[in-house]
Amino acid sequence: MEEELKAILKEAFGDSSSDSDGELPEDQPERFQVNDSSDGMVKPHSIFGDTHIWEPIKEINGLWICSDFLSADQQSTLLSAIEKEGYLSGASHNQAMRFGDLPPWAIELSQHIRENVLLSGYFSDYMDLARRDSGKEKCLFPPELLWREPLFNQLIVNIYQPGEGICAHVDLMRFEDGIAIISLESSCVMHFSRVGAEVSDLEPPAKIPVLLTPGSVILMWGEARYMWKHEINRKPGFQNWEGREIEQKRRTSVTLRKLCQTE
Ligand SMILES: O=C(O)CCC(=O)C(=O)O
Ligand SMILES: [Fe+2]
Repeated sequence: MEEELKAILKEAFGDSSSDSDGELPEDQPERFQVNDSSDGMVKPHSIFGDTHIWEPIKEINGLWICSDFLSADQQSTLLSAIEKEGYLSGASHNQAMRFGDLPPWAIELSQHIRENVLLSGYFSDYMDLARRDSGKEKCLFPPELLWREPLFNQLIVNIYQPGEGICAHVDLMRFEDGIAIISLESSCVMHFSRVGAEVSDLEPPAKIPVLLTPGSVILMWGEARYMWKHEINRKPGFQNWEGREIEQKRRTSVTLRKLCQTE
């Protein structure tokens, strides 16, 4: 596995990240050296000056958010591309699905996700975790998911009017691990609760709130994808962040997933 990763690194970034004796070099190029801060954030040091920051949701392994994933311009471009598709026109349409060949904007979005994960320098991070043989579940996105082809082949666009949300659920098993959700137009709080917590506890299950701002993306894999439910409750009183109730507006989200292969 380590060899395979190094080969990928070499191909993507040239020779500097590989060495001859099978060990990872201690002095990797600066742009790969990340995640040494105590807050656990992954800060890219790209030569292109990228500012994307991936933050882990500490309570939930496999759940990461990049709040500045899309600029304001990119968000409007994406929204108009979605609108142009036409499949969301008409008041009754609040959800559209695509399987297989994704529209160009969704392919671009997938590529943007892959690039951003790569730019985070997560490889050195992953190798570090792998070398210590502990805590791989703490990595941003495992290489076997990041390099699968295609990264995603199913998409859902959801449009929520104020008051509308989505009940607590684990995404269907017909989808592989590794799911991305992009938020557009307005913020909401998504709550995560452990699968089974509702029956095993006398107390109401603890819910971990995550603020999804417009232009953000979350990645869910492993425990976050299989052991936690996610929900958006937009009934009055549930959308609180930092002591304030969020003003509800229309929200659009794009969920990207990969269908399990059926043979
Ligand atoms: O709209 C969202 O942010 C969540 C959508 C979702 O959970 C789903 O489509 O399975
Ligand atoms: Fe979901």
